[in-house]
Amino acid sequence: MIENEEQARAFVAERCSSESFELLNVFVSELLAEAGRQNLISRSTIDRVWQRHIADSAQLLDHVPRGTEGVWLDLGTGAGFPGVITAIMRPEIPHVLVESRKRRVAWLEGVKERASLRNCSVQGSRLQLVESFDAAVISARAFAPLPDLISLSARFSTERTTWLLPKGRSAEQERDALDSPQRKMFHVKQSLTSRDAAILVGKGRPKVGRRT
Ligand SMILES: C[S@@+](CC[C@H](N)C(=O)[O-])C[C@H]1O[C@@H](n2cnc3c(N)ncnc32)[C@H](O)[C@@H]1O
Repeated sequence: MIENEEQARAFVAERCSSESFELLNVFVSELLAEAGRQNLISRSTIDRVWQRHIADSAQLLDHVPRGTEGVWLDLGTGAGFPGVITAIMRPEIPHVLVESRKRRVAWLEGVKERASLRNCSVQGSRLQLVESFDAAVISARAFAPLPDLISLSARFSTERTTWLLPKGRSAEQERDALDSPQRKMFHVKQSLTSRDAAILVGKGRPKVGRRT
């Protein structure tokens, strides 16, 4: 378990190049400066930004199967979690970050430009308006309740898609409330950044009812 900022930084540093780690340090400085201007992260997490946000996002990489190729789709990226972090740490993986709030979109565009993140595209609109494509990975932290998340994003998935959904203490309960075929897609993995949190790791294309 990652207990403090020092452990969080070490955890992240072990999983990326020194160039990526340097970019993450710059990102954190900018995030903390911007957090004074707009509500990007909750105040209670400012003193533990590496544990609560950077390592919390970085741990998802441990659940990406070796040899995964294709686009990583992050839903409701907000201040950058987890999509900006995984994009910085894995520059070879193309990322699409979807975010609808204008100020957050501007923030994400600025981060992308300043960090020269060539593997990132920011879709500044509601997910419902984004054209479908096949995603190798779909991630979402604090985006929507699980059934809504699945019905909104199933059209981006294939049989090979990996789903990475950090959840709080409700993870198992949310998974168990799904219909049987969807429930079987997801496993509950302990989060390394909080004893009370878990990650729903899934595989495949969920069957969903027709959406209007
Ligand atoms: C609670 S925040 C979480 C942000 C980030 N994922 C994190 O964990 O820090 C949810 C984000 O999803 C965005 N969002 C909610 N519904 C959306 C939609 N339908 N399409 C695109 N973005 C959406 C919101 O604007 C917000 O920034």
